[in-house]
Amino acid sequence: MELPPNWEIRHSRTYGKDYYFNTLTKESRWDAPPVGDKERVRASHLLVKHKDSRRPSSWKEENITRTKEEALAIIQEYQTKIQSGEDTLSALATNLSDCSSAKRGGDLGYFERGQMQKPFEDAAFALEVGQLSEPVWTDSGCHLILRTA
Ligand SMILES: O=C(O)CN(Cc1ccccc1)C(=O)c1nc(-c2ccccc2)[nH]c1C(=O)O
Repeated sequence: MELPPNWEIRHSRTYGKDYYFNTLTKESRWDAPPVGDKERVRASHLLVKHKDSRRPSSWKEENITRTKEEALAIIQEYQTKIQSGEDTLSALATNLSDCSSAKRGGDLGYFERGQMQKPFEDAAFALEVGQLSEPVWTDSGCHLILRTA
């Protein structure tokens, strides 16, 4: 049974049944604590903008004219390189991401739900730590997301 961090199953002799105990908060409960909706995640990303991006400009390129199809083809190249271990998202983002986070290897730090564009948030919160997303589209462009914590 998957439990959130710091939770464990204990047995109540008084009631003759198991209960859930949080070793950090000392909270105890009969029903299983909800798993899954983590309150915050940390992620890095690589953004490839296109001519229809909300802001088709970046530190790399004053005026971005590539099409969405070209942006996706570029993202898929990076995805293959990262999945094969030939490159890391951080190294590629540093040189190639159209996001200002390129300067931090694509790191966005921790964020909660409600902070990022919805498609980005949904993709990031669905990842396991260490997992790389499929290409994700937002108004900013096309992203690869790596959940790091
Ligand atoms: O969409 C716009 O009107 C302009 N933006 C939004 C933006 C601009 C700077 C920092 C964060 C977000 C971007 O295009 C953009 N979006 C992102 C972004 C999108 C999703 C997750 C993280 C960053 N980065 C950038 C950027 O230039 O650096």
